[in-house]
Amino acid sequence: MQLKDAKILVIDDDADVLTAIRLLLKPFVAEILTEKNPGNLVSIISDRKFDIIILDMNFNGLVNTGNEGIFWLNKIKEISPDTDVILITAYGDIDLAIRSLKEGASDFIVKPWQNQKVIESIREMLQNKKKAGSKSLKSNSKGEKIVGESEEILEVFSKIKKVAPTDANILVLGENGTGKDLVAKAIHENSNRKGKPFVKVDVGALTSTLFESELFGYKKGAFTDAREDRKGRFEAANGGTLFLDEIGNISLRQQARLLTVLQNRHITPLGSNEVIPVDIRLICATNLDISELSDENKFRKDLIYRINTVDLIIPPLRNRGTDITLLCRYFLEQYSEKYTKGPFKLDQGFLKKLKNHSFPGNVRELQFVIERAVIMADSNLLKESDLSFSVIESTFPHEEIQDMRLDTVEKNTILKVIDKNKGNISKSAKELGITRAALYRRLDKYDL
Ligand SMILES: Nc1ncnc2c1ncn2[C@@H]1O[C@H](COP(=O)(O)OP(=O)(O)OP(=O)(O)O)[C@@H](O)[C@H]1O
Repeated sequence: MQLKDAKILVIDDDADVLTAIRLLLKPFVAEILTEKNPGNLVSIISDRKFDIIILDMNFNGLVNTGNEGIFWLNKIKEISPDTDVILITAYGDIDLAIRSLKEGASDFIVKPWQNQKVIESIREMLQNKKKAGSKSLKSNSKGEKIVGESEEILEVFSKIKKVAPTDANILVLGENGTGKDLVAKAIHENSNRKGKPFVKVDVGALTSTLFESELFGYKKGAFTDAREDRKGRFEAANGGTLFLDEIGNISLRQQARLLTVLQNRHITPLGSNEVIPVDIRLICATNLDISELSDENKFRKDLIYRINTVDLIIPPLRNRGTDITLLCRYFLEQYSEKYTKGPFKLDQGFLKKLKNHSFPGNVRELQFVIERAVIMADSNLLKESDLSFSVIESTFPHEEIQDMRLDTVEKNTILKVIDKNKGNISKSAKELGITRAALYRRLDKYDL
């Protein structure tokens, strides 16, 4: 972003400071608003979005601990986390400066300031904003985001932004752990249905009886265990988005039931005659590739057409270049905070080993590997020996992977991991970087 497009809000109880900053910045920026009373801050930023807020740290001049500034800084970050905040204080207190930066401020100005320096630091902040923005896409209001900077993932971001506002049905394709779930949430978050329900169902894990009752609901007495009426997931998602995960694993009978509902746009709960209209946006996901889905013995063509108005293919992590290191740093930050360790530095051996790994479990595997490294680290410098891919690493040497039959490698790996974990499915699934349901499906697939 450029300085001339920036919208800036300045909050200070000193009228002279407000005038000085307005005069300084007005010729360079798109808009500058000044406000004397911090009590009005919440209503101003709830209505309008600012790129930068310049905020006084000591409002009444009596208390100079900076607490008030930090209080308002936290309010800004709650309402508008993307807005950069620059704090100003008359007291060049370095502890306070560091504290405000830790609390989320982007920079700190000490009065009296040098005009040119202030303009330069705002200009630089706006340029970095663009870079940071393009490295992630918000996935939901809880702060989850899709992190990535590779061309492959930027293409996914741009497709999400394009298709999200339409009501088109979307099929998300990608290997296990590539981020299909995050992508589905991001589509909802960027759609007109944001704020309405987002309901996820792992349809691949439902038995044939559960499939109907879970999706369409039931009336009391419809079957032995139906002790009261229960809404199905279609109804729960009404007005919002229904995300059907592992769609490639449902039976032909389940496909027929689903197709009927999608065609008619209404459901009938089990044991009821009532027809309930449903208004949902459908997102489906699978780890099968499109050629496997095109096998008519396994998947109905008419259902494919219906769920796949647009398809979104998420590339495996091993094909996403520098995303591996970017995601590594992202997870390092998260887990350093969670386990109150670090901040960590990475040595060359660590990075080299990371880049040479093929990540069969994709981003989920990377996430577990980094969590494990943080938990086990003895110092703040992470070395090659801190990176352990356990059994997967020895079974998937990077250079050899193309020469091996994937099915055989996968089957053997599963066997080894289950053996190592003495038959514990949860532990094995975690180590393999897949969900328990996904592991069960593979056991079924390989007849294990
Ligand atoms: N680009 C990304 N940025 C940040 N986190 C990511 C990214 N991609 C995946 N993750 C994280 O990796 C984990 C696996 O992602 P997700 O569940 O979305 O994958 P999936 O493709 O749906 O997996 P599965 O096929 O097993 O259902 C999650 O914890 C998710 O938050």
